[in-house]
Amino acid sequence: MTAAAVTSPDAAARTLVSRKVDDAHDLLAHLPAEGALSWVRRGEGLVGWGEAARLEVTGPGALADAAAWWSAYTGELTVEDHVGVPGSGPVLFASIAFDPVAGTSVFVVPEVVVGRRDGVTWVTSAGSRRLPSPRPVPDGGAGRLRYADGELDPVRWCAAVAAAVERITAGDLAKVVLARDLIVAADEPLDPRRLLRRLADRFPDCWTFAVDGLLGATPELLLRRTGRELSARVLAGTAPRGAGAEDERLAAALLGSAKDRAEHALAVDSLVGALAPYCSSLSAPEEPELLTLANVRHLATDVTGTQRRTGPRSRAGLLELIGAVHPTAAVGGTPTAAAVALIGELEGMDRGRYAGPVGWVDARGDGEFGLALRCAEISPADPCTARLFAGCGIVAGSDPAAELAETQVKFAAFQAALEG
Ligand SMILES: C=C(O[C@@H]1C=C(C(=O)O)C=C[C@H]1O)C(=O)O
Repeated sequence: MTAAAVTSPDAAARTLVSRKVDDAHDLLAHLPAEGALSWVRRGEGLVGWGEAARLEVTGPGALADAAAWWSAYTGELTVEDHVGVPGSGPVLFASIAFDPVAGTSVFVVPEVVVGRRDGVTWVTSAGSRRLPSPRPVPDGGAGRLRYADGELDPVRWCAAVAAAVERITAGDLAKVVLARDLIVAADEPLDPRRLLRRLADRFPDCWTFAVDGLLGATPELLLRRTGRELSARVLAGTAPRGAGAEDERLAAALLGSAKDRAEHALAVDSLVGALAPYCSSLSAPEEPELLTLANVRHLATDVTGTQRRTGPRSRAGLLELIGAVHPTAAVGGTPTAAAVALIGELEGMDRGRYAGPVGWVDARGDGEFGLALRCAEISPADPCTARLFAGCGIVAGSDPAAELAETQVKFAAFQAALEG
């Protein structure tokens, strides 16, 4: 295990205050260009900036170490929480590697958090603060954009999909999610605020997130914990949008597709199976619904549960629960170990934090984590370049060309934000 924690010298000794302020209808407008942290949906959620503390962790036990670190950190703080809702008081933003054993997960405690829930806005910071003024984002885009293939060009990626279908047909596994990356280079540095604004405007049903240069708008909620109540939105099974009557036809075909329903059921089963030992009750509707986004439609199932009140698992915090459910078959496959091994063999890229859990947790253990999808990582070395990611579930009968087209419509979510 390697862990590197950076904490500002006075952080542990200080008093953190959460106080209600005038309503901020537009949380994203308060973000500075540097170090933007976000988890926002329909004008509610959390934004943050500055780093009171930061932890980077890799290896077995990465999430347990992060949970212990967060508990020790919050234990040292004096907190005056005048708001008392999930997300008030100390908050940790997190972006966890797809493979937390091999990849680096990043945890950031912001200096300042602005939160909004049920129309109530608050600020959390050391000492009392007003709502900072909105900061205008300078006009003008990133200039010309040049795209380049990532690790696998489309032909080689289709060959990887065909190889996966063969392995599935041979009975090695039932489902694997294969992803690819796309590199974009701009003339000017990419401004995360402009990208977040466009993502939030175009995808109001998604969670617009930013942690340590990884930005996106995800439609998939891996797990929310509010007290003992747990909820998730599982997605798998995708169709493109069409014009006019074609759009309705595509929607009906998705809902009626045996292939997509089977692929979806594997994703729901993987979450429910992993969560069940922690729950006294857990339920998922029999039938998936359609989630309609600007670029795609998904089969969606909202799962709800209650965490046990007794036994060792009753004490599991949100980070432990995240470690137990990730990777679900929405981003890994079925069975998990075989799918993750096949991803390593065929995908040819390091997913980094793409398809990993991203979100926040507070000192009570309440929080929300999505899957980092429909996203891009701005290069830490060169803010003019970014790496976009998109993947799809491969099952028996998957057609490589159709899967390639699916990655293209998924990339289009972030490309539209880039191209404005
Ligand atoms: C892997 C991604 O999306 C996942 C795969 C889906 C599918 O294959 O139908 C649908 C939603 C997500 O669970 C992605 O967007 O990169």
